[in-house]
Amino acid sequence: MSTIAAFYGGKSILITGATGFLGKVLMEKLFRTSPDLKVIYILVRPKAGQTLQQRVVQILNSKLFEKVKEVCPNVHEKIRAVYADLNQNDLAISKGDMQELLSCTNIVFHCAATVRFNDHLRHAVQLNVTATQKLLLMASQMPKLEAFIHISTAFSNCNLKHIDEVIYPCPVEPKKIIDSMEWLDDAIIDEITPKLIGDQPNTYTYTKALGEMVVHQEGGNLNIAIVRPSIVGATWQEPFPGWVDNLNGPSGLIIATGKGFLRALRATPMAVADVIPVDIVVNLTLAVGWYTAVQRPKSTLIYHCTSGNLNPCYWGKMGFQVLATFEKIPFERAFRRPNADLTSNTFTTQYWNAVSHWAPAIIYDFYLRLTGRKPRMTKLMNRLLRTVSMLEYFINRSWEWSTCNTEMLMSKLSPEDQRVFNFDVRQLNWLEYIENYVLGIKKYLLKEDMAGIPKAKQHLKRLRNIHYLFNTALLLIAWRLLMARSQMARNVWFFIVSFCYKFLSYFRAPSTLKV
Ligand SMILES: CCCCCCCCCCCCCCCCCCCCCCCC(=O)SCCNC(=O)CCNC(=O)[C@H](O)C(C)(C)COP(=O)(O)OP(=O)(O)OC[C@H]1O[C@@H](n2cnc3c(N)ncnc32)[C@H](O)[C@@H]1OP(=O)(O)O
Ligand SMILES: NC(=O)C1=CN([C@@H]2O[C@H](COP(=O)(O)OP(=O)(O)OC[C@H]3O[C@@H](n4cnc5c(N)ncnc54)[C@H](OP(=O)(O)O)[C@@H]3O)[C@@H](O)[C@H]2O)C=CC1
Repeated sequence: MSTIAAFYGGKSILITGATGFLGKVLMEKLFRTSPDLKVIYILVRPKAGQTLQQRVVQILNSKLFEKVKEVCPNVHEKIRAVYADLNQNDLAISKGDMQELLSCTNIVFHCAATVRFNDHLRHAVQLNVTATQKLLLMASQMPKLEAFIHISTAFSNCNLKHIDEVIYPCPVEPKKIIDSMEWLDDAIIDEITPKLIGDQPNTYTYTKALGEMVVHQEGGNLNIAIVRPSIVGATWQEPFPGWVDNLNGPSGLIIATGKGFLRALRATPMAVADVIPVDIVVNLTLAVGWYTAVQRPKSTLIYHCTSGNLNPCYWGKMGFQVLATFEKIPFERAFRRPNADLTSNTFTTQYWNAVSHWAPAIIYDFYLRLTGRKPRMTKLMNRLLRTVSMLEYFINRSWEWSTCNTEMLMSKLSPEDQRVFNFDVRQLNWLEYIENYVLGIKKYLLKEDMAGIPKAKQHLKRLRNIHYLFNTALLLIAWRLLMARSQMARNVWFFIVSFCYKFLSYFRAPSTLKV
């Protein structure tokens, strides 16, 4: 029997961000391995016209939860959705709900965050810093609390090259930032944002660093740990390989490449692609929850959940494998054949942008106009390239994360726990993982049927023929124009033709002799 699974039995667990990518996998694993847990409270807001209950039902009815329903048939009775909005000052939790949460919770997993790089600083501070502060305050009033696990990101200090499992000081105190967000107006915040974030690339990493500092300063006597994952990708093994349900991290760009929109990327092929499967993050998080509650370390331990130092993969290798997978498992209705160049040179990137992105988009929009339809490709390309520019920072650098605490924790696990809560990234085979990732994107994100693969391959063949035809036509036009305008081009052409003629006559002579 797994010690960690047994630990969560009978527990009341509070999860924020349970409707997000990581939160869903965390909940799934908890129910699957500890079906006898008492209750999982999830803080949820209504969204996209769905009530809390409808959101829960949608999650439980998804493929991700199929195994859970077998091992824990009464799972719906064990999830208690609590209305909350972490953007509100009081988190918008009702008094009755608050009372129950305070008196019953044993473990808190704080996953909620805004992960958008371009979020307004006020909003990012509200969610990633102030809400964390409020949750810590709540946690300090929970008499039965055993551990508070805060999910941060390995990139919260990405302005450094080597990052240890420690909290680094922030140039401006989080409390001052929180206060100033309350009275500064949006225009002023916009103006000071670049100065505040300094050498951080965006408001996301900046506010996640502030969030960690808040945990450090206001955690008080709580039993706290911080987990810092790098780029969270599709599931590796559990509950099944390749599950993913959003465009974050590499997923969006893999789609854009597979659909033939993205044909070049400013990326450093030899930079480490520090992707980490979501099930590894979840296994480590649950092990950390157990260890923090049972061992009660004297200080707040930080755990890096990264792949680079133990089993590195590089963006070049990843890109190559993604493209190889498209040969076997193409996406449907591609705009162009998937084929992408990774280049770290800005000039080359601009050239490829003009030739591979803008030119086809403009030509296609011209064709749409001619056929009486609304042009849309240049607009789409504009958005895609803006998105790519926001991600470029992370695909042109490498970081070194020390993983001493994570390795220490692995050594504390029994062989059974190491199997059930496996977070040993050294066992991951990247080629297999990437193939399953692409397949997962096709099945679970794009919801494409595998039966459509022959048709998709046929479509790609057609696109290849159009491509060859187009290039030949372009070459002929260029040749014709050149011949008409330049004596030099004509001389070169006559030289080539007479050379070929002589070459052929030379070969014809001996064959005539034989006869
Ligand atoms: C041999 C060589 C071959 C080469 C082959 C190449 C193959 C390519 C495969 C390799 C891919 C490599 C990709 C690397 C990507 C690396 C990402 C690094 C991430 C670092 C993580 C830091 C750690 C974290 O903690 S971050 C948590 C995760 N957060 C994110 O990933 C970002 C979240 N998204 C955002 O911040 C925003 O959405 C943003 C800034 C991307 C765009 O914002 P904007 O306001 O402009 O628009 P939106 O309305 O949000 O979206 C517009 C449009 O874009 C779609 N979209 C959103 N996110 C992504 C995405 N990540 N990739 C692609 N597309 C995205 C979104 O759905 C919208 O589409 P619509 O159609 O308009 O709805
Ligand atoms: N994805 C990644 O690559 C990485 C993620 N992380 C960290 O992991 C954690 C989870 O990320 P991930 O699951 O990918 O992110 P998602 O964007 O998928 O999920 C975010 C979650 O936060 C919730 N949330 C956002 N705003 C509010 C609000 N105002 N009130 C209540 N809940 C809210 C969302 O709820 P709703 O569904 O209602 O929007 C959702 O459940 C974050 O802390 C992130 O920083 C760290 C490294 C990498």
